[in-house]
Amino acid sequence: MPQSDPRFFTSSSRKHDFRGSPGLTSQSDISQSSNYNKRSLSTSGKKFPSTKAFQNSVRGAARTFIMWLVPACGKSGEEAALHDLNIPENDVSSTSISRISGSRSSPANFHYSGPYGTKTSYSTSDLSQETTTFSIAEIYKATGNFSADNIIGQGGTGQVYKGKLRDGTLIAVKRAKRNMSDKRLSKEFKNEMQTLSKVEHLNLVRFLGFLEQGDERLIVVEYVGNGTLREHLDGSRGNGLEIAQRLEIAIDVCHAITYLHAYSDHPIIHRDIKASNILLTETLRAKVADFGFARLGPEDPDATHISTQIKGTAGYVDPEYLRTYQLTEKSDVYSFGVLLVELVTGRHPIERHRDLKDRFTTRWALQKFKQGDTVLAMDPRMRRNPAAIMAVEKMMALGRECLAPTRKARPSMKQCGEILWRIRKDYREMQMKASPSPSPSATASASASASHWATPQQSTHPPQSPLISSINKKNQTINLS
Ligand SMILES: Nc1ncnc2c1ncn2[C@@H]1O[C@H](COP(=O)(O)OP(=O)(O)OP(=O)(O)O)[C@@H](O)[C@H]1O
Repeated sequence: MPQSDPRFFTSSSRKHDFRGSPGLTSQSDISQSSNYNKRSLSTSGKKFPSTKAFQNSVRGAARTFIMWLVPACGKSGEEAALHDLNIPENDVSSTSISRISGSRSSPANFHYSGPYGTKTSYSTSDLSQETTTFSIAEIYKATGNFSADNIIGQGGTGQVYKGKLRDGTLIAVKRAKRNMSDKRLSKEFKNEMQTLSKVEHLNLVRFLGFLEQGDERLIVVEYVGNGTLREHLDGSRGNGLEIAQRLEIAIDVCHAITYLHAYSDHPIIHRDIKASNILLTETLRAKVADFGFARLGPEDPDATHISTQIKGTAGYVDPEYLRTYQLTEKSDVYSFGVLLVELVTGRHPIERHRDLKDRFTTRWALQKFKQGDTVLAMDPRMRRNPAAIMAVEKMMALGRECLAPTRKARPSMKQCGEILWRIRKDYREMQMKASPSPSPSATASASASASHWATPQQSTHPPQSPLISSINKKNQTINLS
């Protein structure tokens, strides 16, 4: 957590305003893409409970003091099979919400959309899934009675604790500030519960359960133990990130946001994509966290935007959204552009201690890019070689596209993913040519990475996006005000 919270809010909320949009990508367009990692998108088409059902379930959970938690350990074979079968739906019982992933003891039947859209219902016992029911007492036990020693983070809405369940599974418990009188914070906390309950993706922090009882409100998610991306970029954690690792992280985050925009049941705009909200695993896999500001996109597929009060973090907020209060998925694309520049330069979006001309990192870095001096903007902690410099230049070029002042000129997240895959492919090819017999450690890391990305890599590589080829012809100015 940053020490001072640079997030800001405006009170100039406007009425929701949905208008016709040719800009939004249709679900069917996206699902036709053969390039995407089908495994990690296996929840597309899932039907989660409506907000009302969800709220009822929250109330129910409060009555019974029961949490339903998904086993937080790795996916079982059955669970993986469910994913592959696209079995996402789970009825909400009157007293709880339980995630589809593993519910041996769940009393509810659940439904799934089969590969061809067939709706079938199974009882959980048929599928022998595992769900464990936890009491609040167990969460107290897991966190050592919310001991100060177990605090791992301090967020705007409360503290985050590390916990260990009976079976050894590590969890992170976000505990809302008690007597949360601030309606905004309370809403943010509820919002996070609701959004997390609707999504499931390898690159999103995994929701395990929640509890609301009196003034005790808890969200339980998987523990992601290797700190935030920001900590790694700052050098306060890890051994420094090389370009290949930064590229993988960018791809992970891109996949997560693409899923939110296009593959979740209803488009979701995260609104707070930033390096301190990206958690890293021990193997440097990225998981997007913090859904406090997330917004459902418009119900109407023809709508262009939602008009809403501004939320986000200074330095990451889409200038068009700031100006017009109109929120679209492209606001996340803008923040992703800032993140790309952060990954390449290692700098914070706003470097308060620097001279004014260098203070706004995107402006400073894109100026270097425009002058053909991208290498001067490259994080000095990264190793320089032709492949790394090529990757940095292309990431910066993509960053510039994402940072276009108007949303129309920005790529979609899906296009960003295609470009990033291409950059990764080119990087690997250059690396291979430069050193055909890699060191054992490089081989290990390349094969770990290759196995992880087997699906997208083995699929047909997307054609080079026109974005990349047109990138140098453009001369956009970035409005950072
Ligand atoms: N699942 C997790 N695993 C490990 N650490 C976590 C996890 N979730 C959160 N943390 C830690 O807790 C910190 C605060 O979490 P988070 O940002 O979600 O809280 P928040 O109240 O939403 O904060 P913010 O004010 O930024 O919105 C994170 O920066 C991270 O260090």
